[in-house]
Amino acid sequence: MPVRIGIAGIAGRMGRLLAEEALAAGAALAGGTRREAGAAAGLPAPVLPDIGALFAASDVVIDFTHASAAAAHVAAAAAAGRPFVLGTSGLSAEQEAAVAAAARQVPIVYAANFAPGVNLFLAIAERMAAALPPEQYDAEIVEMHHRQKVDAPSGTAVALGRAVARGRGTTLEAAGTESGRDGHTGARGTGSIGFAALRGGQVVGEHTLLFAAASEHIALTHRSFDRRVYATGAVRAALWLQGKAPGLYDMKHVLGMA
Ligand SMILES: NC(=O)C1=CN([C@@H]2O[C@H](COP(=O)(O)OP(=O)(O)OC[C@H]3O[C@@H](n4cnc5c(N)ncnc54)[C@H](OP(=O)(O)O)[C@@H]3O)[C@@H](O)[C@H]2O)C=CC1
Ligand SMILES: O=C(O)C1=N[C@H](C(=O)O)C[C@H](O)C1
Repeated sequence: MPVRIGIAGIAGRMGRLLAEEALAAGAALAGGTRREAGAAAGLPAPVLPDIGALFAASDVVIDFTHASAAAAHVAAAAAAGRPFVLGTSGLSAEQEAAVAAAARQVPIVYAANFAPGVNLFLAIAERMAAALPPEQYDAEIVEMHHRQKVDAPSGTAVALGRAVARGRGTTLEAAGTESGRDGHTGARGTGSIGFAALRGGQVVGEHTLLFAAASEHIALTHRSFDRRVYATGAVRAALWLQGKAPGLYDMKHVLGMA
């Protein structure tokens, strides 16, 4: 029996690609959700009435929708006892706490970015940060995305910031962040992590991590040219979750990089 994959937000940019990639991976499409149920024109699977109905029809659900839906979606996963893949970005601390709580009952992969290259980038970022003293090397993260993106900084930029903080033996909250600089900002804080977000055109996703010291700069950049790379990774995560124990997993677990 093929694994039945349900897709929350099936009509979205990612939702449509997830449906294609699920079928390409040999899975069955259980259905999808939209904010207004029923409008299924041109979609490869039925639009079910709500997230509960989607979980009831699915072995695993993949969600690339909106942060405001995350808490209800993870609660539905826990209520149904089904695994869940969450790719949505822009979650608040409270919404992330809801994800962690649900992961005590069901297995969840929650990843800021499902591209293999980005997950290698995150591992390298942590090592770079551990090697470069924060008193000398200022960490700045610059990202650019398409004009439709609704959250900033991107989930991947935040994950890079967290990786830098981990490498420095601290947390993003404790290190401090600087974003959206404008006007009389004062001098840059030592050890804080800077974020800058650019929006325009149809850029799929670009992230640069820069360490800037007085006498040298070192930067690492990742560019995605096709958002299908995220869909392939998310479907891989959904299949990987079959039979897993409850817990909060990341793409590094799926890729064997943990
Ligand atoms: N982790 C990763 O690797 C990646 C993450 N993302 C993230 O995935 C998310 C979606 O991106 P993208 O596909 O480009 O966005 P889209 O806006 O194209 O699609 C999102 C879909 O979710 C549905 N939706 C919107 N708001 C809600 C809501 N409040 N409740 C339920 N469903 C909702 C909409 O469905 P409808 O209009 O039919 O109601 C919409 O089609 C973003 O957070 C983005 O950052 C994107 C790419 C990669
Ligand atoms: O909204 C997007 O498009 C993307 N969102 C994710 C993020 O916020 O990091 C991943 C990728 O950059 C594309």
